[in-house]
Amino acid sequence: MAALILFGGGGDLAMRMLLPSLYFLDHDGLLPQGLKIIGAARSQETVEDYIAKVRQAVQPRAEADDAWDEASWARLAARLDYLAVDATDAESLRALKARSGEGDTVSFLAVSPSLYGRIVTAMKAAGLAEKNDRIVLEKPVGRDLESFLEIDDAVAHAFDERQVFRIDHYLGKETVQNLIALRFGNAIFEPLWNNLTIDHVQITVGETVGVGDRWPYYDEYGALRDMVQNHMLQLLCLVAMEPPSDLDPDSVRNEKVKVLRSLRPVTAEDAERVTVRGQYVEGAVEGRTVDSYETERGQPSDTETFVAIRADIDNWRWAGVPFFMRTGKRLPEKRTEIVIQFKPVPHSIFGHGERGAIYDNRLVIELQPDEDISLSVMNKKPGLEQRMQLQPIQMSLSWGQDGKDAAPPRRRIAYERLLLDALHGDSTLFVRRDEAEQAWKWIDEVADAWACRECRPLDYDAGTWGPEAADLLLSRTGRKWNAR
Ligand SMILES: NC(=O)C1=CN([C@@H]2O[C@H](COP(=O)(O)OP(=O)(O)OC[C@H]3O[C@@H](n4cnc5c(N)ncnc54)[C@H](OP(=O)(O)O)[C@@H]3O)[C@@H](O)[C@H]2O)C=CC1
Ligand SMILES: O=C1O[C@H](COP(=O)(O)O)[C@@H](O)[C@H](O)[C@H]1O
Repeated sequence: MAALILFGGGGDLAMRMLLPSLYFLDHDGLLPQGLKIIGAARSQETVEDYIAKVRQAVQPRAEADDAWDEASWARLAARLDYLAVDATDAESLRALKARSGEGDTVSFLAVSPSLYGRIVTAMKAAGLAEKNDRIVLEKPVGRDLESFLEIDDAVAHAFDERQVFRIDHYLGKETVQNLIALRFGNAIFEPLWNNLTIDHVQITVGETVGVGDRWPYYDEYGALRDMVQNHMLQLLCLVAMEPPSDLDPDSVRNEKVKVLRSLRPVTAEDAERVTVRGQYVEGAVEGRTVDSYETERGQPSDTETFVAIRADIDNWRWAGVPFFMRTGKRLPEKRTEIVIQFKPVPHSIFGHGERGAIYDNRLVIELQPDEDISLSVMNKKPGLEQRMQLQPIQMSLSWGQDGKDAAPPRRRIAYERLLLDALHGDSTLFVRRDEAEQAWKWIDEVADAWACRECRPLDYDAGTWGPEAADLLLSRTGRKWNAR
């Protein structure tokens, strides 16, 4: 690969995520030799100014990880270039093509998706969509199935599917990949991974941040399209998919598509029973008073900042096992986790547990704030009590927890993995067209059901776990959200 072109190379995503990731990769000697990195945006600035701006963004990030090194920076700086272009204009892109030199390119579109269609058309005309070139697309691609297809058709006109890398940065997270390792690298879990042993699954992506300045984008999308359509459904797929025959991109993605196809549609009749929409009003998060969403937005809005939803997967493995998902802004904690709740023992010889339930096991895959996989198992409480008492203990299954390797490796930015894979042409951790299509189809059904029932978001105080209805979603079925 000769050049990586960052369209929108001066924007927030590029400066906060992409360029620091490229620094770390170069620092670790992982970038291809001779690879040029070209920032491309409309602003007129010199290459020197651009490099100075990149340094300002990268250095504090690297220092925070104790990984700043002048030699690594010099190596990255030597690769950097900048060209002012209007990416929707073919003439402008011809100059960029010339600047990228001989050889194949990877173009990362870190610009508004509303420009994708025009940009790919211009790229094709400018010779940046030749058979060995690749394109990386940031989410959100579209706002519903129709707009997704419109944009994606334009992409398909310029690039073959094998050249297209649709990013879902959750797939670049270490623990998400570890989930694949856990499920398919160990024989012990597979016999348990079904409706005979698993009671239900919970997926929580809680954020303390509010929407803030992002409201022009967010108000149009809401939590359903911003988080559930992509990150949460991807996590669900990785938990629910059948074992792929190998780690080939298509083997993995074929299995994920089957899960998406098996999702039971949410109908208007079901909407109130299986979904909850919420919007934060003022409250306190991490000890600080914060405004309501509508105050940030500056006017009333029907956009949800919280979603809880029960998904049912209609196939043999998962029949009768609900997958509960919840995500929201201004929740009490930044917490991302997948909880696999196993069924209780069929009969307890120890009486009943402290929670009033018969003893059960739980596998918690924590992505944020810490990365960990832990299994709770019942254990005898030490002591000489007449009647044996049990207590749950957590067995951590993560690296660095076996006592031999005390310091875990640096926690990488998810984009490091994904940029590297795009440079190597490995699309396993990227979303295929039919996956995105199926995900949009299901999301559209939810959105239509809400529209049909005129489901307005319920208020929740900032700093709480969403509207009470989100707890009811589980408690109605005798379950509750995992608390720590
Ligand atoms: N920021 C984030 O954390 C995340 C962002 N994303 C997605 O990434 C994409 C970019 O987001 P973000 O970085 O926040 O956006 P910004 O608005 O910060 O950056 C957009 C960039 O695009 C450039 N640009 C705009 N129009 C053109 C054009 N016609 N030709 C060339 N360059 C152009 C702008 O520079 P100039 O004005 O100089 O042209 C700017 O560098 C969006 O799709 C967003 O949804 C996804 C996940 C997270
Ligand atoms: O894609 C997005 O993800 C972030 C959350 O990402 P995380 O890696 O910090 O969990 C979310 O804040 C944003 O709204 C959404 O667009």
